[in-house]
Amino acid sequence: MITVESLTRTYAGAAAVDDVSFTARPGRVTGFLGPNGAGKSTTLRVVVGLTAPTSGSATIDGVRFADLPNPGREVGVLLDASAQHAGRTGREILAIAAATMGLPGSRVAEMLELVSLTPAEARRRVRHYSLGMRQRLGIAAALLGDPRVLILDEPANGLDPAGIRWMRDLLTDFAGRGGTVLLSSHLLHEIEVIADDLVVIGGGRIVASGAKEELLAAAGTLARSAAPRELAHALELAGLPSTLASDGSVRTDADPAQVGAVALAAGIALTELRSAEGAGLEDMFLSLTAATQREGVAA
Ligand SMILES: Nc1ncnc2c1ncn2[C@@H]1O[C@H](COP(=O)(O)OP(=O)(O)OP(=O)(O)O)[C@@H](O)[C@H]1O
Repeated sequence: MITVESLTRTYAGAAAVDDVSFTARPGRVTGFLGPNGAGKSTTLRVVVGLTAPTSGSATIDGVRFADLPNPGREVGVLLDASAQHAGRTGREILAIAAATMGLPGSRVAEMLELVSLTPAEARRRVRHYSLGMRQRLGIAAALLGDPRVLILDEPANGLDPAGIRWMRDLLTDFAGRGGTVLLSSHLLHEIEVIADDLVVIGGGRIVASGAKEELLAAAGTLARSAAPRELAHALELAGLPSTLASDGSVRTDADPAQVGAVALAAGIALTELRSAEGAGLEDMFLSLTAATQREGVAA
């Protein structure tokens, strides 16, 4: 289990991560989402000991990453696939990591096969790898020590469609065998398909966390009208706060019957009125992070 408790990290007085707490549990895939600059990478870097927290803590089964005796055997990490030594071959990178962890050399070939890097590709220097090949090599390195926890920043980055599906199956299988997976991604469809739990961060703070099903079910009501601003205003006057998305939809925690009654009383014709359940992760993500979106997609 990964436990992040009251984690704060500031840079020059500004909080990149602000009092963040969540857990990623064994047997579950936890998706970590947020807009650009929300604090995902900073959080993951603190979890794996690359960045020191300003306050708070991050532990893996109660132990700080830096205090794990043989971290690669316990936690597989892929934060930046381009951080590998560009002058080494893929096979060398894995062989060095295997030796450091005290693993037999045979493990290298097993991992290369698992991530579908051919022997010829494994002999090439990493500087000549495509992004997707680097990503596959990074996943091989993360899995090398047969860890029980995986921490991945944008693992699907650069993978082709078949590669994305392969990654999805691999992570689902890993969690199915009792492993803990924490992954960040901007690919909401991927997260929607793969994650059991979600942690959503915006502006350095957690804006939602919990089981995916529950979060998506609690998404409230979605209404559309030719006059969305008037609808949002009428809802506000009725004491029902709402958010207005750039696609013209109005979302509120109130139930559909209340929204319909307000619209009727205000003389506003609705073109759509339904429970937002099933509206999907993208809608939920955009409305939860509206205040911290650069594009102001939801005002
Ligand atoms: N080393 C650093 N020095 C100064 N500021 C930093 C540093 N690292 C991160 N930040 C700032 O912290 C904030 C959070 O950045 P972070 O990389 O954690 O976001 P992110 O959610 O991973 O974003 P993205 O989706 O764009 O990858 C940003 O405002 C960023 O500029």
